[in-house]
Amino acid sequence: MEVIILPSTKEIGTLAADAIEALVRNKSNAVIGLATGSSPLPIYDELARRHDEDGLSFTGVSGFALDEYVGLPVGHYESYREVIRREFTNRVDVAPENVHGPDGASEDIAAACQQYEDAIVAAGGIDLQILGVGTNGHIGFNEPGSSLASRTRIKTLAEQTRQDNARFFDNIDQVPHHVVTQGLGTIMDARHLVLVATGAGKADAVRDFVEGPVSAACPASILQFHPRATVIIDEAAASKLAGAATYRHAYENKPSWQGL
Ligand SMILES: N[C@@H]1[C@@H](O)[C@H](O)[C@@H](COP(=O)(O)O)O[C@@H]1O
Repeated sequence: MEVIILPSTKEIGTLAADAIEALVRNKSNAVIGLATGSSPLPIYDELARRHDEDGLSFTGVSGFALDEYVGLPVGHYESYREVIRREFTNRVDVAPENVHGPDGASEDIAAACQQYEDAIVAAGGIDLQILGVGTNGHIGFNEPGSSLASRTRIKTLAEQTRQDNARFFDNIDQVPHHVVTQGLGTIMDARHLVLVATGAGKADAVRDFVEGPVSAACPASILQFHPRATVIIDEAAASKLAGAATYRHAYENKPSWQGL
């Protein structure tokens, strides 16, 4: 795992966008794993800017969302399918049919989850997965207690997560209790994981998953087992890391990040 500490969300977005641009320019049919939440928004803003101003094209690219609420009507403003469209894919030239998300409205959720796994494999697997982290250490919607080998499936949200996400709804009663999410095993199959986190509210989660034990109690800690995981955070999110100085030193002494 490589930990990179940067001064601002803008610089974090720029660096993550660099990784995605390098991938897309090298592999025109690249497969990108897309995350929701507020943390990845600067990445999407920067990619949209590069699309508009630098001609960065996504025409052959596919996107797979990490997760989705169960129970929201199709087209609901806060459904992750809509969020991904609004925040990223509608702003660039990704073909709409190449944008996929787990189906939270299916009559047969288990079958839909299996189809989603199959679709990722059929696309050649995810080249680069964007991730945020929940205040309780979740990635996607893999809440504490999730199997470290889990695949796409239905999960019940932790109360903490419903409270954290209530800001996107009129009130907490509107936040669904259930979700479908890529599993930790699914996420670990991606060839490069890029996790972004900012703010003091993430400092405990960042300390736990970067320096704590690998444990289902902190799902993001599974990144410690990934051969290519890049964690890009600001000073506030890094504030509880015992090794912050070492990580900063390691990055500043490299000519460019290498995704170690
Ligand atoms: N399912 C998403 C996660 O993928 C995301 O990482 C998390 C953190 O969101 P934020 O970046 O807004 O703090 O929120 C949601 O629960």
